Amino acid sequence: MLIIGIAGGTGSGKTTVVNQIVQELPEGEVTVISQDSYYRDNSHLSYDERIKINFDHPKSIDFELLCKHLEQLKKGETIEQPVYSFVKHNRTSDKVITHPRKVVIVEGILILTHPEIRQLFDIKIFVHADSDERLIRRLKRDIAERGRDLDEVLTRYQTTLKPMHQQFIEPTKEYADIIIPYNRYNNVAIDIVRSIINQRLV
Ligand SMILES: Nc1ncnc2c1ncn2[C@@H]1O[C@H](COP(=O)(O)OP(=O)(O)O)[C@@H](O)[C@H]1O
Ligand SMILES: Nc1ccn([C@@H]2O[C@H](COP(=O)(O)O)[C@@H](O)[C@H]2O)c(=O)n1
Repeated sequence: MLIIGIAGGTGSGKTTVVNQIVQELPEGEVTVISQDSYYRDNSHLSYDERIKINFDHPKSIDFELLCKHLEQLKKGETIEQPVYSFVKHNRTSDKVITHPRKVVIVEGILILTHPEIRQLFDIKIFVHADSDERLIRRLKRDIAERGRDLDEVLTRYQTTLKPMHQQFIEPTKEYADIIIPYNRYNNVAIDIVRSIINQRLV
């Protein structure tokens, strides 16, 4: 099994990169795990309490469960991935049955901050886009897809996204084997990653 970790700031294009990589790989050979699915279960908190959580701090992620699941997949076991709702700011009661595959891609803003999880990755990738580009993309995406408004995204950006990015996410670039510049769509970089994966699949 090949486990690839793809980190990068919010809006850098991680999900887009993963989708591009997966698109042309043989179906049934690859599985994708998003760090977002592993936000902690906060059912004990009210909605008003949950919206105050700093979702860009490593403590917000259930890394213990993510680590356990990756180790299970590595051993050839099937896992039940949690499902997260950005609208409810909480896990739902659903689960996604995930089988081990030849390639497992894990993507998320904070995945390279965790030493044990870093060790599980065969290839570590960091997707880079400038902060103004990321903010613009985040604004458009969160308003279109995650039920946010302009003021909410901008306030969160100033209070948590920017400081957490500087403190926790940007420093993990040093762990990356490959840094993908993604201020624009970068098909050359995607082709390189795909060919590395294809070599392992034969
Ligand atoms: N290179 C790019 N140029 C313009 N828009 C992009 C680019 N990459 C991603 N996007 C858009 O920006 C938004 C955030 O991208 P996404 O892949 O979800 O980022 P991330 O997963 O890193 O938060 C999405 O709406 C996506 O379509
Ligand atoms: N309830 C939540 C939980 C997380 N977020 C934000 O999601 C971002 C990470 O996801 P990306 O797809 O952008 O990598 C992170 O920056 C959190 O602030 C949220 O808005 N609401």
